[in-house]
Amino acid sequence: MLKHKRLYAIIFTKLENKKENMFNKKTVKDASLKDKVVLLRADYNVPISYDDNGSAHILNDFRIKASLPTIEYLINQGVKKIIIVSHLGRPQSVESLADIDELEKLPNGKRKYSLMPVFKHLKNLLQERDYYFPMNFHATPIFSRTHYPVPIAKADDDYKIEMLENIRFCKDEKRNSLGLAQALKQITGAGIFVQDGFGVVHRGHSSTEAIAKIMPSYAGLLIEKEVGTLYSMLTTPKRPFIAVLGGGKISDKLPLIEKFIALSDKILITGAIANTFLQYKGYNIGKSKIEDGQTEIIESIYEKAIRKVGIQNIDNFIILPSDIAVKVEGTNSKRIDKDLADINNNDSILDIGHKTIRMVKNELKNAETVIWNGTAGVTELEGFKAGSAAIAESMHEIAKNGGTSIIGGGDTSSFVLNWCEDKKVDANDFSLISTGGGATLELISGEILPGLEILPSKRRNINNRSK
Ligand SMILES: Nc1ncnc2c1ncn2[C@@H]1O[C@H](COP(=O)(O)OP(=O)(O)O)[C@@H](O)[C@H]1O
Ligand SMILES: O=C(OP(=O)(O)O)[C@H](O)COP(=O)(O)O
Repeated sequence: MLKHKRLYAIIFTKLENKKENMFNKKTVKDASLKDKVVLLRADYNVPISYDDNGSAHILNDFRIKASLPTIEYLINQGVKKIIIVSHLGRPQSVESLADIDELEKLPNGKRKYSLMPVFKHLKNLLQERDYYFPMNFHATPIFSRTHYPVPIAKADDDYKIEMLENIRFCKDEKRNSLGLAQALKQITGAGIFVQDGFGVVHRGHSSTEAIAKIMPSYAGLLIEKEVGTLYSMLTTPKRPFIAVLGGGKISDKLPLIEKFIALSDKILITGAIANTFLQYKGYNIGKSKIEDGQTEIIESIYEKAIRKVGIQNIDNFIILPSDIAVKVEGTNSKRIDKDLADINNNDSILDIGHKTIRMVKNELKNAETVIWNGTAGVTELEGFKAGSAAIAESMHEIAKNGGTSIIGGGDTSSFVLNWCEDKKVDANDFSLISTGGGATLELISGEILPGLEILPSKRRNINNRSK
């Protein structure tokens, strides 16, 4: 009897833990929306390129499309107006409206990292879906202490959707300033805040955290879907579980590698992150992208990893490229594969090399669960896509064979979606292509995501709990 009781207690605790992990935030489905003005945080940080005259080209609209279900839901529930706030890239920022001319300009005189091209694209996408209501873009960025005599909600009554200019033009955004949050509330005149930018909930910024402190707040449908799916897939991942990490946000992602030591069975390091490891190991990495001041965190990663797998297995646990592909300065982005020892001072490492690609494919063949964030190379250049294409191919194979393959991040997901189109592969074959890179990694590694944490939870049914 005692044995049964103990077993029951263990099962109960496991179920309770699982329940804790499930998505429990209030969502738009819990809100009364009719005639409300909604401030919607989206993550429209899409890959974008500018041509010589400054015209912007959206390279992939995955994140814009991912926000449509929530927008459509809000419209169908009869909201009065949706005012969208987002960031784009990591632009220069200024303190106030008075300094606005200091922001970087393009050759055509337009502001670099303006959300205007995203607004036009969103308008087209909505019109393709037969939403022809008036829409407006607010070209003047919002700053703290700016006072609008009449809030947007009242001034432009005809518009159903309005988009604000890049919120990161204001220095206060990243400071998580309550002043900017209050300006957002006052200027827009919104009554409800909806957080639907999954890719940005790991940031504690004014438009992700402070704003939810001062307004009734709800999660959007994208957040509900992505967080719910990640929890259900990764509470008990099938093993071997391999994390493939790359990309360019070196200082952001290095601390996450540390978190993945306990979780995963192997960690494959690619992209510009690998450059930092190779330099730490004493290789000449020429003119490759790195970030200084990362030695301490790399040392800590190795210390922890050695504690887990032992010094003799370390290079088979944290796996670095054994060769790379470089662009030589002065050449027209031509790819040259090289061994690590042959890298010259004028070389820039822009992809993993062919030997490494074979090794990565081999490692992934045995995996049951793979999570990938950060491209293996500069996929914006044709000659340096091979490493990322090989990872996409291997992960597709894993998913087709019943394993779990999760891809996250604006650039990585966009690359994989473009790859799917080229190869005529169904993107739905992958277990999840997430809009969040850093957000996905932080969620999986158990970090607190400020933009998610701040959202109110649904009330627990106490009666059910005590049963
Ligand atoms: N070896 C490299 N050197 C410089 N940049 C790189 C390298 N490898 C990848 N990148 C860059 O990393 C970016 C993608 O990384 P990141 O932004 O971290 O991914 P995600 O947006 O998917 O989270 C791309 O712009 C790519 O050009
Ligand atoms: O692209 C994003 O994150 P990701 O590159 O980790 O997917 C988000 O828009 C967050 O952008 P940030 O990393 O500049 O805060």
